Amino acid sequence: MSLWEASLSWLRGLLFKQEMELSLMGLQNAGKTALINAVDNVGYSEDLDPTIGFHMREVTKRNVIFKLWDGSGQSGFRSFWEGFCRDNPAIVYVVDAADLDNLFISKKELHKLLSKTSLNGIPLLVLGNKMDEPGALSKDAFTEEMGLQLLSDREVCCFMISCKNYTNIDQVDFAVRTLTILTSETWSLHHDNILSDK
Ligand SMILES: Nc1nc2c(ncn2[C@@H]2O[C@H](COP(=O)(O)OP(=O)(O)OP(=O)(O)O)[C@@H](O)[C@H]2O)c(=O)[nH]1
Ligand SMILES: [Mg+2]
Repeated sequence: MSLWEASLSWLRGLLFKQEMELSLMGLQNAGKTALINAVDNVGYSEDLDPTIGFHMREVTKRNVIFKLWDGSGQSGFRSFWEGFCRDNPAIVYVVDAADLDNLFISKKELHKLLSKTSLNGIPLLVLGNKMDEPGALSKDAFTEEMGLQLLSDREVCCFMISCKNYTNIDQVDFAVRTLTILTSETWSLHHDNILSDK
């Protein structure tokens, strides 16, 4: 996208409500449902039921209506991840950064997902969750363990977050907006001007 197109898209973003569909992927227990709850300000819960299948949640943040697919991380559902990410402007991958036993599987599943040609070039946001836990990795160690430094074929952004303490949850919204400016032709405009929302 040229600089002119990027500026135009930024301006459009200021003036119009936009709709963005995103899918949250990652192993079971990573905190995907907890993240959607945090972004939606519904509060934190210790006992969330595992997600079975895929559920859509709509969350409006300023001028963007996010349609968030909350996917199951269980092994039987992982083959469906590609289909859910395919037409998204960004891939959001959530990892339990304190669960060192499952980090390798999470890395393997992420790299397997990214190897799909249908997902070529789609920007990636990796979120290391549960940084409130004493055993959680630092960002540097997490980046290394997840092999993120090996990814050179797309924009990659990584944050350490805690859905429990709401740490860096605002950064998620910001990162998604920044990453997707690069692919903003995939955004669909809603024709109600936000200036008239007041
Ligand atoms: N300590 C801590 N626990 C968290 C955090 N986020 C989520 N959890 C807990 O981790 C567990 C799993 O969270 P979920 O959001 O259900 O995980 P999920 O990724 O949606 O899992 P599936 O639906 O099975 O794929 C729950 O008990 C949450 O309370 C966090 O930031 N810190
Ligand atoms: Mg869930």
